[in-house]
Amino acid sequence: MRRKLVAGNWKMNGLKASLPQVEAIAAAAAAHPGVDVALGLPATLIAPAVAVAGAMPVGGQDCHANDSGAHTGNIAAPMLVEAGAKLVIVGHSERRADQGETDADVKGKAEAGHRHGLDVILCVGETLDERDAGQAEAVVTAQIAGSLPDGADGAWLSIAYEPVWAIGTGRTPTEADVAAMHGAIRAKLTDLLGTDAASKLRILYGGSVNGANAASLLACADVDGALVGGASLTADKFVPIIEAAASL
Ligand SMILES: O=C(CO)COP(=O)(O)O
Repeated sequence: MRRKLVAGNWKMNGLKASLPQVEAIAAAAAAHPGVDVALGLPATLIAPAVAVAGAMPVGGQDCHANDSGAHTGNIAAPMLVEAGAKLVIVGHSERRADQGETDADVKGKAEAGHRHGLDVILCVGETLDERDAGQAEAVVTAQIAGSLPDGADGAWLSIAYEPVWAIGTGRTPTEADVAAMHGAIRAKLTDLLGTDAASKLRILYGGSVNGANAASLLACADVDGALVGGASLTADKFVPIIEAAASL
């Protein structure tokens, strides 16, 4: 049985003034030991957040495929580890779009994270045009085939299905569409890894998750958690999502 994971992605938000939110979210995580809770934070907040997060893992939102080198402005997995990170998000659609990251880039990043002992959340998702063209499952399964790290055989890896058109828009797919896509992702993972390994990986849903819709999204077949953007920035919005996961 896979434990539910409720992960927050703060994106390019958060100064030290937000540390009390981290502390409050960590307190809620401790109060719900049946659910895994984590936060993907700006790199500058990782170390100060670790100091107030107790047992709740925090991490970064990207890492380079290499451990060091001439890559101005990038961050390497060992740097995240040294700051106290326990996880890293890779392949978010905002980075695929803004930084032009390819599936091969994302694979290298995921492998770097794992090489340094980080849990990895690997994001995939189709655009609205791709969905309207009936290509959603083909696009997402191709992203998985191209970006799945070697050695993807354990609970350290989660796949986050985040339809681009649902991110920050207040729109979500129907429960039937979520279940169908998560089923297609599980089937693809089974093809690539075999039943045993594929059954260990969590598949998260992300895109406009909030306290009101979390329970129904998290109850869909093959949904093992959520990756939450806007509603993870404050405890008053994030804790109800943790509670929804705990209630299932
Ligand atoms: O991109 C997301 C998480 O990675 C989702 O963002 P929102 O929850 O703000 O839609």
